[in-house]
Amino acid sequence: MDARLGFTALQSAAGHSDIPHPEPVVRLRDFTRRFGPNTIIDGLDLDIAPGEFIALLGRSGSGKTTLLRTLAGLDEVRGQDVEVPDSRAVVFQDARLLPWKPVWKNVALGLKGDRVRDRSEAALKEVGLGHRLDAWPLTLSGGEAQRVALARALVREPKLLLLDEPFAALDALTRYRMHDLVLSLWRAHRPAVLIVTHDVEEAIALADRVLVLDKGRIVAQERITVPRGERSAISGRLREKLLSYLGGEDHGEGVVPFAPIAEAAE
Ligand SMILES: Nc1ncnc2c1ncn2[C@@H]1O[C@H](COP(=O)(O)OP(=O)(O)OP(=O)(O)O)[C@@H](O)[C@H]1O
Repeated sequence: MDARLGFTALQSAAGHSDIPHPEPVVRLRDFTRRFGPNTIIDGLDLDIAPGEFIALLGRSGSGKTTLLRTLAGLDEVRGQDVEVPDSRAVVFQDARLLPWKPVWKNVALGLKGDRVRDRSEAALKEVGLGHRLDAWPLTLSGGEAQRVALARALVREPKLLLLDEPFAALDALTRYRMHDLVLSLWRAHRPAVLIVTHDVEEAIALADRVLVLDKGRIVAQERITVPRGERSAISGRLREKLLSYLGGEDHGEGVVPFAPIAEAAE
């Protein structure tokens, strides 16, 4: 543990079972996913607390998308100990908008009731697109399209928001703006969030807890308690540490299979 830097390895926090924990919104126990002879997710345990913001880092092929698809209910989990909320939404790297429907109808897709247009409009205003309600998706920039995808996810008030490399295709400036937007939406709605990313800086900027996945196992976790506005001060050291885990070293005994859930940091 390095208190000065404000982050702790979870193994140091794991013993304090007298602290009451809220019911997790996600709970996986010994979750394994195989494709043919290949074990892609290998006996994974994971709890996600309500409102917690988790970043999932891992090299290509480590199983990140497979795990996200499981949490999204898009993959086979029969016979496995997997609990996820019904109320969940996913944003992918490409916004996946229907080009023949105007923006507000993309957000409203699948909503029921008489206030559908109002709800869609409110969500689009929240992501800064109140002026593009009737625009066609193909006229949007990449950043705008991802804003629509976020509005479409949030209008459903999900308990679990899954983000699969949502900003990877955006330029750096737009990406930073999207980080601010995601954090403000998260503060306003408080879903639990799991973001899959290759970008260590993104993980540090956004998350309460960073998980590193390697060959289908969580090989490291860091809880970040430093307020988000002050994270540039810690990002150098923490980046090096997370990169060392991504480098595929054998971490032996320090590895913690799952973390006790805890209150999310502001
Ligand atoms: N439907 C499938 N059938 C067979 N193999 C699969 C299937 N889906 C994923 N895999 C394999 O599982 C492994 C992990 O894939 P996954 O997409 O979860 O990795 P990832 O960490 O998200 O990678 P990336 O960062 O490149 O997206 C890969 O070797 C992939 O080929």
